[in-house]
Amino acid sequence: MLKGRMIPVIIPAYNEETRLPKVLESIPDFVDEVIVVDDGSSDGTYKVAKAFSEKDPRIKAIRLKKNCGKGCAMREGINHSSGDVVVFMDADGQHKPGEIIKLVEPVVSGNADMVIGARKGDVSQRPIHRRLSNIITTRLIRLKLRQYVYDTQSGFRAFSRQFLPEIESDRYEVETEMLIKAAKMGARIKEVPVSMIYDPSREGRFGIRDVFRFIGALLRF
Ligand SMILES: Nc1nc2c(ncn2[C@@H]2O[C@H](COP(=O)(O)OP(=O)(O)O[C@H]3O[C@H](CO)[C@@H](O)[C@H](O)[C@@H]3O)[C@@H](O)[C@H]2O)c(=O)[nH]1
Repeated sequence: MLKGRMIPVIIPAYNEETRLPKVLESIPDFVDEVIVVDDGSSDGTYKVAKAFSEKDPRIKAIRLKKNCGKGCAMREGINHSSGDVVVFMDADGQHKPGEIIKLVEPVVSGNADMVIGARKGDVSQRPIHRRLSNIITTRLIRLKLRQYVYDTQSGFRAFSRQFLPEIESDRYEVETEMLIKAAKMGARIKEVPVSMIYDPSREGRFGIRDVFRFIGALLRF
């Protein structure tokens, strides 16, 4: 089924030297290209990605001198990628590389243009501002799209290249932007359940300012 389809996976990474190896070790064989965009990390993320690229020719390590944000790094990854089914995955191990196939399959078989890996893990230990902002933005996005999307913020996604929107956002609002733009482009959006490995010892960098960025993205796009 995947024969003749070029499948790149783009991984934006910021300070993930300890978590990235597990992700890169388990990339499935059918993936043609893995682009790790190290975004001005202050730890050894680039070194790790580079070491993997020397062992596995599919892996490319890109280094941005200054931290420019998740959206900005994803844009850079897209510019370096080739292939018709483009996958995005977080670098922190919250997604299972073994589940990439679940995202790719509906696109390859012509049943969807964008596939979201909908996470159903236990997030009760997440800070309240994260949970609240997620509930509010998700509801607003559903209203805007007039479509039910369960996990609007998942960073684990696949796009058919024709429906890959141009990214303008630099930070976490990128997921909202891409979802809204893809819907406007007429993409058939599908969700598939994926597992989520949530590590409460590690809360991301998402802050209150990001909540306002989400709202901005909702109004803008
Ligand atoms: N390149 C780059 N990557 C970044 C940056 N900030 C975060 N990332 C990467 O983006 C992923 C998620 O970032 P976290 O900071 O760990 O956030 P989270 O709360 O665990 O992520 C969830 O919420 C985000 C915001 O909605 C989502 O983007 C993400 O996919 C996930 O759903 C990680 O792989 C992290 O390395 C950055 O400035 N630059």
